[in-house]
Amino acid sequence: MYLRKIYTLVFLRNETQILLGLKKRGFGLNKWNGFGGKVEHNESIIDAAIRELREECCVDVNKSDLKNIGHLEFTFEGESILMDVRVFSASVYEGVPTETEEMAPKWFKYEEIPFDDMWPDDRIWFPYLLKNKLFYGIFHYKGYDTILNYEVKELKCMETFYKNKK
Ligand SMILES: COc1nc(N)nc2c1ncn2[C@H]1C[C@H](O)[C@@H](COP(=O)(O)OP(=O)(O)OP(=O)(O)O)O1
Repeated sequence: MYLRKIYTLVFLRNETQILLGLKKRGFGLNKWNGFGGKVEHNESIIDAAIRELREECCVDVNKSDLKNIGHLEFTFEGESILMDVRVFSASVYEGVPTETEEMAPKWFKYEEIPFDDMWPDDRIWFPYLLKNKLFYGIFHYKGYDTILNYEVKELKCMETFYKNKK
């Protein structure tokens, strides 16, 4: 039985590029990723997504401009935590992405995404994001470099997915 912890992960995008941040400390150090973190007590998931984006790259986004595009679950051999990651995308935002103590942001063309310097799972589920398809993925890791098993599938509707999820 796992202890489920909810995280957010936000990607800013435009027609040709996606904003990634190089993690400067903590979990995922030196990897490029979206912006996000733990949902705090008494905080909604969407509020956490907005807060983490602001804290990590100084950009503000409205609730209505954040779209929930995916759901990821990560477990790690020998660990009791299940990371439940809610993935969001936005193309409307305010502010200029700026480096903070936690992240160094950079725009990447879609064909130049640095998968070699990202979490190994990203290569597997990013194709859904890039094709604007909703997705669900579950990954079981050994350490932080090896995926022991996984499943990824396209979803038709996030609301229906969460309604039917146990
Ligand atoms: C294991 O595979 C993962 N792949 C991807 N793409 N993203 C992941 C993976 N595991 C976690 N993440 C995401 C989920 C969150 O957005 C961050 C981790 O959040 P963090 O630990 O940095 O949370 P904070 O609340 O910011 O933590 P501190 O304030 O304690 O630094 O990575």
